[in-house]
Amino acid sequence: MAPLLGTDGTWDGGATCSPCKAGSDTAPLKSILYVDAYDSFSYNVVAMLEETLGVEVTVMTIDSDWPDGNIHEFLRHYEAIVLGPGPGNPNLPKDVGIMQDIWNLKDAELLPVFGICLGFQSLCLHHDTPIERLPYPLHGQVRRIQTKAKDVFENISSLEVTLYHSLYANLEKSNGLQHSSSKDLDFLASLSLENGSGPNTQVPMAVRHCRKPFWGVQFHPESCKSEKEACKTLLRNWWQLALKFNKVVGRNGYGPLPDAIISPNENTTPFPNIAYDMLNWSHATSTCSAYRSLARANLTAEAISDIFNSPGSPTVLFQSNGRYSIVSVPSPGSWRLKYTLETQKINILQLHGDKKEIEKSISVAQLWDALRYLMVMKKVDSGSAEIPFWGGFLGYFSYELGLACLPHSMKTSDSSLLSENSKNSTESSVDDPPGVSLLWCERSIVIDNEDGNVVVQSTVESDDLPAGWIDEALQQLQNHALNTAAGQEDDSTFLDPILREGIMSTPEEATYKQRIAACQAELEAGESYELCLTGETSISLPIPAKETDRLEFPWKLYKRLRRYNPAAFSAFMDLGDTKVISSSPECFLNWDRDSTLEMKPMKGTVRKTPEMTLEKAKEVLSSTKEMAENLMIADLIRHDLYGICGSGGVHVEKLLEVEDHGRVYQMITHVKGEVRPDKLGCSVRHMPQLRTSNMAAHGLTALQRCLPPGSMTGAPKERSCMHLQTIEARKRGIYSGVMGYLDLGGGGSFSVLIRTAFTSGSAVSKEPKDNSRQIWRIGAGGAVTTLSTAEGEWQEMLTKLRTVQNIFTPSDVSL
Ligand SMILES: C=C(O[C@@H]1C=C(C(=O)O)C=C[C@H]1O)C(=O)O
Ligand SMILES: NC(=O)CC[C@H](N)C(=O)O
Repeated sequence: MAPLLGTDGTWDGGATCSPCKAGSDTAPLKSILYVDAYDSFSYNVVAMLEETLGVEVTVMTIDSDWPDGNIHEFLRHYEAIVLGPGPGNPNLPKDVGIMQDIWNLKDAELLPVFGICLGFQSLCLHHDTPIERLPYPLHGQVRRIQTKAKDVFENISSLEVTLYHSLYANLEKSNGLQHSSSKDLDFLASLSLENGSGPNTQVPMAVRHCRKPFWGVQFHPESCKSEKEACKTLLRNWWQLALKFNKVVGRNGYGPLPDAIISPNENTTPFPNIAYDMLNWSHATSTCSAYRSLARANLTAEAISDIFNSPGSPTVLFQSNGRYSIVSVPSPGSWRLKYTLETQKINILQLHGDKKEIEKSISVAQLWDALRYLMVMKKVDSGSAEIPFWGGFLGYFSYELGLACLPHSMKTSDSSLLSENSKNSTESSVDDPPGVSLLWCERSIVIDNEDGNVVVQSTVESDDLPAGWIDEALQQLQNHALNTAAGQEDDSTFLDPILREGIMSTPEEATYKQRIAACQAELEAGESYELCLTGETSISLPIPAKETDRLEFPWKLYKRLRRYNPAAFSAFMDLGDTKVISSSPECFLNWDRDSTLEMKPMKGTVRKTPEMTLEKAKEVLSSTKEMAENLMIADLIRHDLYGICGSGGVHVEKLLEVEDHGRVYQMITHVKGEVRPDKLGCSVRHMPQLRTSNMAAHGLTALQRCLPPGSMTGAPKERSCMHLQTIEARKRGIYSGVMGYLDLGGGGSFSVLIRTAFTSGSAVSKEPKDNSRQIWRIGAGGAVTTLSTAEGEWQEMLTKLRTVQNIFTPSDVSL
C-alpha cells in the first residue's frame, strides 16, 4: 500500500510544512534528480529548480543505466525527481527511457515526482490516460490556463504559460476505460482549445496522483514567457508537498552522488599529442601583444588586406558585431590547421619556411582539448585594451562539426549525404570543406569602425623593435592613407565575363515544399517544436585561365558582396582549397576576457521594400507564428548558456526585438551568461580542465557545447538535427556553421555562417584541369513551424538567398 497522501485526492500537505531551509549555512543542500530526455530546455528547468528551491540538481539522461543497476539504492540519494520535457512520444519506450521505471517503484520505494510535458505525459500514460495528437500542435505558444486553485496551484487560479507540445493526455478516453481501480489521477488545470467548428478540446494541463506523490504539468514553467512568479509559486508548493511526503514516510535523501551528470555519452579520451606540436609551432608568440595605432586613418579593411595579403595566400578578414574589422597578416611563424571529419584527421601546415605538415588521427573531443590547451598555454596578458583580438586563431567550424559535438555525435560520413550540387554534378571541384579550418595569427591589423582608428599589432617580440614589423607596417599604412582616397572600386569588368558563364541551380520549388510538409509531419508527431529547413543553391563558374585572375576571383567576389549586402559580420576566408565570402547579420557567440558570454539568435525575417518600414516589420513580426519561432530559440539559447554558466548565471537582455539588418528586418533575442569557474553549469561541471579562470578555455567549451547554432537547427536541437539530416539529405558544409576569432587574451567572437557563399575544391587553388569549373554554394532557409505555409517559407528562403545570390548576376543584368 502506498503511503497515504490523502484518500480523496485533496490532501493539503503543504499547510503544516515549514518553509524549506535549504541553502542555509548549516544544512547541506537538498538534492533533486532531473531526468533529461535530451530536450533543449532541460538546463532551464534545472536552473529554475536550483534558483527557486535552493536545491542541488543531478542530471541523468533517459538512456542511462541506473548506477550499479540498483534504482532503489540510487534514488535514496534524492529528495525528489523531476522528469523533464523532450522530443518524441511517451508511447515509445526509447523516448522516455528510464522515466518508465519510476512508475513501477514499489510503494515502499516511492519518492516525490514532478513531470514536465513529456514527463507529465509519461505519468498520464502509465495511469491509463492515452496520449494522442492534439488537433494542432502548440509550439512556443503562450496561453492562459485555468486551475483548480488547490494543491500545487494553491493561490494560483490562472496563469500564463508557454506550451511546447503536439500530444496530449486524452482524459475523455481515460474516463471511458474499464479499469479495476477507479481513476488514479486528479486533474488540476486545463486549457480549452478551440477546434475549428467542432467542440473545444479539453487539454489537461496539470495532474496529481490521488495516492502517490506524483505530480505533473503539461506546460513549461521554465520558459521565459511563462508567468514567472506564478510558476515559482507552483514549484515551491510542489516542493513543500514533496518534503511533507518525505517527512510522513520518514525518507531523507542522503545527498547527490559526486558526479553532477550521468550520461552514457561521456567518455574520456587521452590527451592528443598534436597539441604539443601546435605549441611548438607557436613558440614565436609571446605573452604580450605589442601595438601602435593610427588615428582616423580613413582606410578600409579591404584596402589593408590588399596591402598585406597576396591573392590566394591564407587570409581571413572578419568584422565582429559591426564594430571591429580584423585583418590577418602573414608572419614567418604563420601556420594553419584543418580537421577532416570524414577521416578524423587533423593537419597542421606551416605557411612559410620549410612548410612542414603534420597529420594525426584525433577525435572531435580531442580536437577541442588541443585547442583549449594551446589557447591557455599561449595566453597573452597585455595588448591594446580597446581591441578584442590580440592574436590567436581566425577561421570557422562547419555545421557537420557541430553535429559531431552533439551528445550522440551524429556521423555525417554517410555517402548518401552528398552536397546537393555534387549529386547533380560530375565536375571535379566539389569537395567537402574541412570541418574546421583555422589560421594561427601572430600579426593582425584591426580597425575600430566606430572611431576609424587602426591598430597594428603583433605577438612576435622582435616585431616591436625599432624599425621592426610594426613600425614598417604602420609606415605602409600611413603612405597608403595619404595616397589613396577611400574609394569603392568596381570590379565588374573583371567579374562579369566569368559570371556570364555561370550556371545556377536553385532548390526545386516542389521538392522544397514537400520538405516543408515533411518537417510539419515531424512537428505534428511531437518529434520537434521547430525545424530550420534549408536548401542549397549552387553556381558553377568557369575557372579563369590566368593564375592571378584565379587567385583574385574570390576576393573580388567578396568585395562585391560587401558592397551589395553590408552586414555586421561581413567576412572573407581564403584557407587552402576553401574560400568563403560572408555577409552574416547574426551573432552566434561572443565572450569577453573576463567572464561574460553572450548569444544573439535571430528568428523572424521580413524583406525590406520601400513600403516595408521598421514599424510595419514590427507589426508583421508580432504575429503568434513569428513570436513563437523566436521564443523557442530564445529558450534553447538560455539552456545552452545555463549548461555552461549554471544556475543564477544567465540573463535575457532583450527578448523578441526587431532590428534593421540591411536588406531585411530581423527579430532578435539577446542572452548573456556569466562564467564562474567554481560554479559551472551541468554540461561542463565534470570537465577537470575547466578549473581555470582563463576565458579562452571557457569560450571554447561554450562553442563545443553550443554547436551547431540553435537558430539553424530548431528545437530540441539533437532530434531536430536528426530529422533535418533525413529531410534535407545533404551536408550543409560551411553554411550553418560559425566563423570568428579565438583571442589569446581570452575573448572570442563568432557569427552564424548564413548569407554566405563558399567553395571548396582543389581546382580553385591549383592548376585547373581543362574545362573544370568552380562550384560556389549558398545555403538559405528558415524555421518551419506548424503555423508555416509552404508558400511563405519558400518566399522566405528566396528572400534570404537573394541577399547573396544576386552578386553572381553580371552587373548589366537587371535583377
Ligand atoms: C536559415 C537562415 O537564417 C536563419 C533563420 C532565420 C529565420 O527563420 O527567420 C533568421 C536568421 C537565421 O537564424 C538563412 O539565412 O539561411
Ligand atoms: N515539450 C515536450 O516535452 C513535448 C512532449 C511531446 N514530444 C509532445 O510534443 O507533446
